[in-house]
Amino acid sequence: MVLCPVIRKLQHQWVVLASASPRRREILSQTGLRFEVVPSRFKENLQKASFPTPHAYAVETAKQKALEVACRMHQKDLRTPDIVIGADTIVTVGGLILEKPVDKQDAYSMLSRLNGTEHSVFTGVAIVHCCSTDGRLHTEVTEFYEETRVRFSELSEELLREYIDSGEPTDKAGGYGIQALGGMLVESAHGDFLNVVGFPLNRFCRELTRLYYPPPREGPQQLTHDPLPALDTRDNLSDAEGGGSDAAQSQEACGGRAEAGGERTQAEGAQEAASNRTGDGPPPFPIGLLELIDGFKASKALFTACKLKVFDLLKDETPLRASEIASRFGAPRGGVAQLLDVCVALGLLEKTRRAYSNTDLASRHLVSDVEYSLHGLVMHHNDHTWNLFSHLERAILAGPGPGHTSLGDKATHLSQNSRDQSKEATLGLLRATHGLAKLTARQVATAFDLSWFTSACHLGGCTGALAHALAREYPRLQVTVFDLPEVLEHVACFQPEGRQTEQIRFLPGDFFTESLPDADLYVLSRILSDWEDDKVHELLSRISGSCKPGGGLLLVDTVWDEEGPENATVDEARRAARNGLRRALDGLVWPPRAQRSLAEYRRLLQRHGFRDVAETRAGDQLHVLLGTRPSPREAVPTRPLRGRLHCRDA
Ligand SMILES: O=c1[nH]cc([C@@H]2O[C@H](COP(=O)(O)OP(=O)(O)OP(=O)(O)O)[C@@H](O)[C@H]2O)c(=O)[nH]1
Repeated sequence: MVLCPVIRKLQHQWVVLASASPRRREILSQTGLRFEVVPSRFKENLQKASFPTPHAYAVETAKQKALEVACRMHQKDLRTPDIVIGADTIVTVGGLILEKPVDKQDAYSMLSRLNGTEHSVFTGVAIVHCCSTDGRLHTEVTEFYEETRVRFSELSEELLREYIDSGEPTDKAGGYGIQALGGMLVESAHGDFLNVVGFPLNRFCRELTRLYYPPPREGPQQLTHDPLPALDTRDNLSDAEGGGSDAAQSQEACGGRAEAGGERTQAEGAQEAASNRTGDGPPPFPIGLLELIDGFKASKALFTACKLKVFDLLKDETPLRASEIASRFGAPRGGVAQLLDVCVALGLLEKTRRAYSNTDLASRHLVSDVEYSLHGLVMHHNDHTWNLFSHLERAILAGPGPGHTSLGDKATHLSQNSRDQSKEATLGLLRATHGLAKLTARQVATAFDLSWFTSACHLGGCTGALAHALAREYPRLQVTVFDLPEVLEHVACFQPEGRQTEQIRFLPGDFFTESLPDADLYVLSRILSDWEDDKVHELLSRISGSCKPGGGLLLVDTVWDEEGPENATVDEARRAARNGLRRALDGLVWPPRAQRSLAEYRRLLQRHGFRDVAETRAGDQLHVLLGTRPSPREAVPTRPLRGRLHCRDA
C-alpha cells in the first residue's frame, strides 16, 4: 500500500538504492516504493577533519555513495536510473565520529565511550536525480541529514562483553543496533528512531514532497525520462575495473553538477528565490548564517579554557568533576561547569558519569607542554589577535596609506621587530610559531631529498623546530639556526633531548647586516612574505653571494594564488579556499603581507641565480621551492621525495 502521495509519483521512475544495508532496504520498501538495490563501492575514506561538522561528513559520504552507483550504472549499462539514493549513518560523541567497528576491540572501545552518556546519530542522505544527454550523465543532488540524540544507561562490563559476543555490533554505526539487542542499551532516544536504524524515512518523504510539490508558481522540477519498469534487486552489477571509488573519481566521471557537501541544492535555491519574490511565508531557516554569527563565541570559549589551563588539569587522564575543577580555580562551580559543557559540545572534552576528560584532540594539541601543542598559538590569538579584530571597523575605515599605523604593526614576524618587544611578548610569539612550525617541520624537511647537502643554515630559524626535523631526516647534516640574539636568548626551553642536538648550533645575528654563516643549503621559511620587494632582493642577493656553486636555497612560504594541487579533490579545493579565507581575514587587521604567487617566488629565485627550481607542497598551507646554484661542471639534480615536479627550468 502506498500512503505517501509523492511515492506514487515515483511509481514509473527507475529508482536505485545505493546501499548494501538490509535495514535501509527494509525501511524504504515500507513506503511501497519499487526500487532496485545496487550497493555502492565508494570507499568511505573522506578526510573527516576537513569537514566543518560531522553531519557534513555523513552527507558528503552519502552523496559519493550515490554518485558512484549512478556513474557505474551509466557507464556499464548505458541506461541511466532516474533516481539514486545514498545514505550514511554515523555516531558522534565527544567530537569523535564513530562508524562501523572494525573488530571486537573497536566495538568495545566504541560502546565504552557511549556507556552512560548521550550521543548523536546522524544519517546523511543524498537523492541524486540523473539524466543522460549525448551519452553524458547529468546529476542533480538533493542532500539532507537528520539527527537523533540517544542516551545509553550505565552498563556493566559484563553486559557490554556479552553484547559484543552476540556479533550484532559488527555492521552497525557506533557498534550497536537499536532495533535489536542493542535496544537494551538505550535509555532514551530523541528524534526519528528510523534515523538511528539507518534511514530517516519521515524526512525523506518530506524532502520528496518539497521537490515534487514545490510552492505555487514554481513549476515542478521536471526531469523527463522514458519511464522504465522498476526492476528487482540486482546486487552484482558487473564492473570490469572492479574496486571502489573515491570522491574525485565519481564527481569527474559523472561530469555532473554535484555540489560540494553542505551547499544548497538548486531546488533549495529556487524555493528560496520563489518565496522571496512572492513574499509567501518565511524563507528557509538560515542555519549556516546563524552558525557564522555565533562562531566567535566558540573561539572565545576555547581560548578561555586554554587560558585557565583546563586541558593541563586533565592531562593525567583522571577525569575530574566540574566542582573539582572549579575549586582548583577558586571559582564558583556554575560558570565553570557551563564552560566545560561547551568544551564537550566543541569536541574538546568528554563527559562520562559527570566527570570530564580530554579528548584525543585536546591531549595532542591543547595541553601546554606536549610535543605538538598549539596552546601558545591559542594564547597568542587570545591575547593579541582577538583585540585587533575587535577594532576591525577602525582598521578598514582608516585603510592603508601614508602614516598608516595598522592595528597589527606589532604582530608581524619576530625577526622584524622583536627588538621592540618585551621579553614576555617575544616568548609568547615564539610559543605560537613553534607549535605551528613543529606540525609542518617534517613535511618541509622531506619535501625534497636533501641528503647530499652536508650543512644547512636556517635563516630566521627561531626555536629550531625545522632544524630538528632536518637533523632527524638527514643524520649527516649540520644545521645552523641563525636568528636575532633577542630571539635566541629564549630558545633553550624549546629544545628536545636527543641525538640531533649535536647536529644543531644556534648562532646569533641579523641576516640583513651580518655575514651569513657558511652552508651548502640555505633555508628561508615564512620569511619573505613578511618583507617588501626591496628587502627581499637584498636578502636573496646576500644568500646568493654566500651560496657556493652546487649549493641550494630551500624556500618555504604560503602563496596567494593557491588553488590546491592539480586535479584537486573536493577536500583539497575546500582546504585551499579556507587558507585563502584565513589570509584574507588576517589582511583586514595586519599590514598587508607581501603575498606572492608561486610563479613570483620561482622568478625571484631565478633572478638571484638559482636554477633547476623545483616546487612541491608541504601539508595544507605551505609551498616549498628548491633552487640550486649551478656548479661549473654539472647541474645538481633535484629529486622530490614525494609530490610532483611542477616546474623545471632549462
Ligand atoms: O542502531 C543502529 N545503527 C546503525 C545501524 C546500521 O549501521 C550501518 C551504518 O553504516 P553505513 O551508513 O556505512 O552503511 P552500510 O551498512 O555500510 O551500507 P551502505 O552500503 O549504504 O554503505 C547501516 O547499515 C545501518 O543500518 C543499525 O542497523 N542499527
